[in-house]
Amino acid sequence: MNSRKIIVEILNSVFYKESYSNIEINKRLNNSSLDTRDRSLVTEIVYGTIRYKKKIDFIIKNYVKDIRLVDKTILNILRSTVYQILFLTKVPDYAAVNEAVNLAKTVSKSSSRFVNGVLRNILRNKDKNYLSCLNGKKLLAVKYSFPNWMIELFIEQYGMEKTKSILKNLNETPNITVRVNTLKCSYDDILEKLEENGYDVEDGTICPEAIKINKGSSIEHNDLFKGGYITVQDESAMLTAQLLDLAENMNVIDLCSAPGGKATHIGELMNNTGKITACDIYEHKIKLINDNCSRLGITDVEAVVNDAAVINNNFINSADRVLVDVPCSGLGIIRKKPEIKWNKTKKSLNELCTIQRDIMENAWRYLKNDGIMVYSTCTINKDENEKNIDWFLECHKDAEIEKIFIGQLDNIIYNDNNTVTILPNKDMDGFFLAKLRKKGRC
Ligand SMILES: C[S@@+](CC[C@H](N)C(=O)[O-])C[C@H]1O[C@@H](n2cnc3c(N)ncnc32)[C@H](O)[C@@H]1O
Repeated sequence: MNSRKIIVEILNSVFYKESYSNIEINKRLNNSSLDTRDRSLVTEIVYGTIRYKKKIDFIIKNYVKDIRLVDKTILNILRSTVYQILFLTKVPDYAAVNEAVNLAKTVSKSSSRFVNGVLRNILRNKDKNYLSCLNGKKLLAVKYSFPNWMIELFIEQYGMEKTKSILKNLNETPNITVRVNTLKCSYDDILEKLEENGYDVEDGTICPEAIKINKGSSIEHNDLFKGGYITVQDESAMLTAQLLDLAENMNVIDLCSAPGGKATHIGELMNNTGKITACDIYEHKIKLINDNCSRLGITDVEAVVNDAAVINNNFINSADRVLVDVPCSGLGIIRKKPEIKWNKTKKSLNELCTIQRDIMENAWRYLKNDGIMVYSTCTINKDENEKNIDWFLECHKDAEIEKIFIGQLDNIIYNDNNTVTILPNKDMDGFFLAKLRKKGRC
């Protein structure tokens, strides 16, 4: 199938059926016969179009009577072509427009004339500054292409200067980072093997097991990945298991575990001893945890279906360590899942806080005295982070927060309540970490 058709189908799924971009891209590309170059072009255009949807629509609106009345497929043909014309240099304009017009013909002849007209107008005005009529928050929202409510939330919580940097960084294309599986091999061996395999690599920024892949073809198809020597994981997420102060033979419960990125890290750090109960609410995700464990040679994980928001009497007072990597708004990982910009609402964030608090309540009951609970999110929304921890400490006098130190970097914020926020940058996802020790009854 033609790559432009695949792009539009993926965009239709993401924008109109709330599909996840990464899952849609993998699914469609795996079913196609596109070569590596075309695959990476499809990926780049899809992510870019999702990322800049608001700005692109703002431009298209100059040339259509009412964008809401444009056929959905035609609109995605226009969006992905405007992205190629105004944001990419690698596709010649005439080629992008021709492809769009031909694709629009499969919808109707009049649609192809409409697409041709709009795109020719945009080409004629290629250097126009469409944003000159905007200022303040509205300008930020269109320039960086974010919903207004998200801009307001960031400004309210982080101030104007930090917000600009957050917005800019959340639009970056992320580098890939891998975690070396220390059960199977040494860090230096893997670094060398990746280089031999043609990857441009360097040490991670902050985690001892991290290797950054600056350039190289799809890592998940590499034998080092297939053989379980490495796991693809962002460095922010890699910090979580380290904070649990793990020792061999501990009993650990990971309450929101799939696909098992952190559970497998815990397994590696415990040297395949003890027991890790890796839970998830979705049956189909249990297989993802099990697949990752078998690939990595991890034998101390038992993956089970369990709703973390409902108390499980079998877990009470049983765990030395509990990890609560809660479902969250994901505002810190917009680089990787740009559709989060368009799929979330302010209301949905508030609803998440209730679930997160229920999960923490249960997790606390599963912890033995003197045990440690780590609470983590991949969001930078303070309501889901610092405020949840403040609330928890207020309700649980037997909870003591332990100060975390993970290094000094520009994007790491040590909060007043001893928790840590990692702001997104070129190398790391936005993330939040809190470490709590159970003091026993007071
Ligand atoms: C942030 S992701 C976890 C990522 C995982 N810890 C890792 O490192 O790979 C949150 C997970 O929580 C699961 N989840 C959502 N609601 C849940 C609930 N009520 N109980 C248990 N798991 C839940 C989701 O299915 C999702 O897999």
